Amino acid sequence: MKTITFIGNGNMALSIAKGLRHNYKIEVAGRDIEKLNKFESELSVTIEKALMDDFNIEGKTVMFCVKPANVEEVAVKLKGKARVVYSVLAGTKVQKLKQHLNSDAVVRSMPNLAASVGRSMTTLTGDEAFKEEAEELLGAIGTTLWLGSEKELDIATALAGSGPAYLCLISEALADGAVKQGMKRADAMAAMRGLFGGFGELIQEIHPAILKDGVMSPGGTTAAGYGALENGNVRASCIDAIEKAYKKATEL
Ligand SMILES: NC(=O)C1=CN([C@@H]2O[C@H](COP(=O)(O)OP(=O)(O)OC[C@H]3O[C@@H](n4cnc5c(N)ncnc54)[C@H](OP(=O)(O)O)[C@@H]3O)[C@@H](O)[C@H]2O)C=CC1
Ligand SMILES: O=C(O)[C@@H]1CCC=N1
Repeated sequence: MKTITFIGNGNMALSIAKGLRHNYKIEVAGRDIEKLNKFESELSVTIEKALMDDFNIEGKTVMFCVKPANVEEVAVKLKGKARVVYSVLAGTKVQKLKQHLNSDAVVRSMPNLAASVGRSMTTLTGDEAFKEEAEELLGAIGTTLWLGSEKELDIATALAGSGPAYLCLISEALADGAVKQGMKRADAMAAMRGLFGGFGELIQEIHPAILKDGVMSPGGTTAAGYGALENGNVRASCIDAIEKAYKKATEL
């Protein structure tokens, strides 16, 4: 069994490790042994645990899972040259990763929150020689899409990486609206969850404009509600959200 070495033991590392645990040996380097023990018990398989100080990555396949602001601080603790580094860090460029981490190759990946249920939409870019391996590894937590440039990965970060938070805002607001009209909170939440469950399947097959036309009856409820969303500039706000999040990715 091949070993995958995680640097960082946070949420994203745990989600990816859960996808890989039955087909790979898992090694994790962190800065707190208690957190490493917790990681192991949540993973329910035996893992190699190590503290980061002086941790040797020589020849290893590394899954780099710390925050973008901690690259330098973590990198100076590591020694040796990795075979390949897979980074999940938002916005952090291949050039910066190569500058601080000693590795023969670097692949950037951008998973999303649904990694925790094995349904991540993960975009990838970087060293083409590792495309197949990257798709196999990150494929363990959902769907992958290889992109041709870091610019596109940063845009995809704004869309699919941050996207769950935007959909949370919309889902919570829609349920709040139903409560405002007199629906019980628990019923409003159940109806909202059912909506997203069915919609999640439909949108895989059908263009959103066609779906919308299929829902909207002349002079009906959907047209009334949809008009309110247009008056609230929801479409422009979504386009603006992607612009702002992409810009932030270029600044991290
Ligand atoms: N959350 C999400 O939806 C997504 C996140 N990402 C990316 O994943 C990466 C990790 O995010 P996530 O797992 O959510 O974050 P977490 O906060 O859960 O995990 C961050 C990890 O980094 C470690 N760490 C932080 N600072 C240091 C330091 N100075 N020295 C050593 N270790 C450090 C933390 O250690 P400790 O536990 O000891 O604090 C922890 O193990 C980020 O770069 C983010 O951009 C990408 C896509 C989606
Ligand atoms: O908000 C962030 O910066 C990270 C990247 C995508 C999702 N979370």
